[in-house]
Amino acid sequence: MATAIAVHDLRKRYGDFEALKGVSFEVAQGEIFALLGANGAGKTTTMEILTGFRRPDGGSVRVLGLDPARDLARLRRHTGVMLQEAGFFPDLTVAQTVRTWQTFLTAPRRDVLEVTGLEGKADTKVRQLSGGEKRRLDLALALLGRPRVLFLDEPTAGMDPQARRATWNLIGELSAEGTTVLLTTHYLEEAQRLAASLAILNGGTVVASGSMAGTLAGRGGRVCFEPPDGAPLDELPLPAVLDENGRVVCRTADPDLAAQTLLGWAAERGVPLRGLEVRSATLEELFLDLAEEGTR
Ligand SMILES: Nc1ncnc2c1ncn2[C@@H]1O[C@H](COP(=O)(O)OP(=O)(O)OP(=O)(O)O)[C@@H](O)[C@H]1O
Repeated sequence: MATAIAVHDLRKRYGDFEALKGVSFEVAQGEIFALLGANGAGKTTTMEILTGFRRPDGGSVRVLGLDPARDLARLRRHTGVMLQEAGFFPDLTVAQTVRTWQTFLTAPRRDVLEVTGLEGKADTKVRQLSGGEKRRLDLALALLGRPRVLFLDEPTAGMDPQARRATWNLIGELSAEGTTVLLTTHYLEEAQRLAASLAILNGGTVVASGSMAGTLAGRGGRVCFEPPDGAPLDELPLPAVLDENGRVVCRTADPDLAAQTLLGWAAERGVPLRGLEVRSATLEELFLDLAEEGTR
């Protein structure tokens, strides 16, 4: 598949502080890609360089084959951007804001208030919108120009669960129609649900990247079950601990094999393994493991 975004050995300093220390990743056309990391990891800096708001100190970035530092005007025609702080005019209504932006475009979308669930707020002044509604307006404006690439910096921050779900559906539909989406988020469930690929940044360096499924499978997983009657944990065929709910948890590189081993052991002893659950690592587990490894 064609590459929509290519980032190679990207570097950025703020004075003496190195915010990006050689970041590389690629996003395929039509893919949803999650850029993840703790506060200060370098996500917004990367996003700002990709959208032409900041210049890098080293490395290269290409969006649809264009360099945002040199071809910004051409690139703007094909990209939609939702950064963390939107610059709205507070005294315009929602509808006036959209109309103002539409005048800059040749064939703008006309349905952005409907798709972002803001049609009921058309006559409300921007200053009176809630935080989540402002995010939705920002998303509506990012969609106006039918972008081929969408940059979304924490798109669902402050949204209620219903608005968040509606936004996930919308992002999924846009990707299905061929829009490439690069998003950052602190909601790991959101990233796991939406993104086909990811990069996790830590202190300006990529500490994990690749397809979501492959990255999670590569971290192994866990098998959980109720403690078997009368069998102490140290008699189990695999190392195990009790979690906070009193369930037995075996963390393992190959959860399917571990489950087979445990079932064989239980059958031999004639003890049932109640509530058996076999699963890959979640993104949250991967994220927390990497954060812990980073502090060692
Ligand atoms: N204009 C600036 N001047 C100096 N330091 C900056 C500037 N912008 C960002 N930084 C620093 O660079 C680092 C990366 O910041 P960045 O905003 O890219 O992180 P982030 O991953 O987006 O974090 P968050 O999740 O909090 O949004 C941080 O340590 C931040 O303090």
